[in-house]
Amino acid sequence: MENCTTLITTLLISSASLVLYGLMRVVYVVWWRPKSLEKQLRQQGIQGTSFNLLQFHGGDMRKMVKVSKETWSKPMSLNHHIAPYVLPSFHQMVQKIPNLAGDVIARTAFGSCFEEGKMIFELQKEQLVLVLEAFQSIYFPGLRFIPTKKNRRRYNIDKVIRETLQDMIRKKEQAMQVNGEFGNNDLLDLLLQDHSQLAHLDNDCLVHAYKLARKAREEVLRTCGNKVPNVENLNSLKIVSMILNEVLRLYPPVTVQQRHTIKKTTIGGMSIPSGVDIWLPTLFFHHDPEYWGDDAGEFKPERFAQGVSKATKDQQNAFYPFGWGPRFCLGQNFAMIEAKMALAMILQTFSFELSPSYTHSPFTLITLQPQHGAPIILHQL
Ligand code: HEM
Repeated sequence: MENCTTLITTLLISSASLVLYGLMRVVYVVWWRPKSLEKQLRQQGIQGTSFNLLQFHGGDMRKMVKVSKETWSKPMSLNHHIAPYVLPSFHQMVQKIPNLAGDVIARTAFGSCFEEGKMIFELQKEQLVLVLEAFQSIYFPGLRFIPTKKNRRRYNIDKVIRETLQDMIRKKEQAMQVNGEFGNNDLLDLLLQDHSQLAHLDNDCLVHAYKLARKAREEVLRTCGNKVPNVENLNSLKIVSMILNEVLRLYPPVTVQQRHTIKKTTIGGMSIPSGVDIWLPTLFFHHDPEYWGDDAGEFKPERFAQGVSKATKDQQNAFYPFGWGPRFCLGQNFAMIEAKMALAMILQTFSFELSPSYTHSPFTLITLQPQHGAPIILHQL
């Protein structure tokens, strides 16, 4: 009997300790930690909306999403001053061509498994919308484990993508064991990147390059005639590269790049505590007259005539569409070759103009893209 009482008491004490620990963890994560970060940042003059427990993980983000939606509901006038339109909160404080980009990546990355690759891209697109919806709704810890219809769909998409990729890798490994070599020379072992970035590039490229199309076409025809361009040809297409760089400056697919401090870090004399998200608004740097001059908002590929390093005033590093430092984009060369190849081959065959039905409404769905597409009228040469 005594043993039984001791056992029950031990169990009760253990359970109570567990519950207490759990409660303390929740209080630490949802209140103490954000409040302490806020205090440390405020002490160094960084202002902002106060942390509010009821809007945990959603406060400023929700406001930003609301302001963005309101702004994007109307098109802007046809000019390149897109920063306040695309990132309005910062300022206050698919059609055929996208498929082309997806197809090119699917074929290059997956080679023999092209159909599976395409299916993965389609699922990624659907997942993107579902993830954004989740991002915009009120967040409660653990909510994502409740089997609602959307949570189940998100989970299933993730599972299908993982299984398909694992299956493709398994098949490839088996083929390698049998043949002793890579059969298709594809990029299956490269990390997959959302192809919408390239879709964006193709679209905007076409929209904004048409003024220089004649010069660029002369260059393409001079360099490769009517043949399919090879890597050497692509490397010597100077005007085409200048156009693509200017498009990437005015319309960087990744408008904001992020870093997260995992330990106390000093930047520019400011001490940033561990656990802080830092947003680098690429779009703003790319449009800032302080670096680019008074014509920062104009489409002027000539500014890249002497290369990227000489394009800015005082040769400052204000151009980083593919990121910077050890985590810069692994797909940079691939993306540029694909874009050059697509543009060069279009220039060889067509002249083009922007359709009168185009409305200028660049917006971000993870990457920057034309909200209502970019219809182009092609004329066979
Ligand atoms: C126009 C097209 C593209 C743009 C503008 C772009 C831009 C970026 C940016 C800004 C980053 C973050 C860099 C940083 O945090 O410093 C990044 C990372 C990355 N990109 Fe791209 N990207 C493009 C296409 C691609 C393609 C086609 C691939 C793959 C084939 C790719 C693979 C990657 C990978 C693997 C990373 C992560 C690198 C790391 O964290 O170490 N990207 N990209």
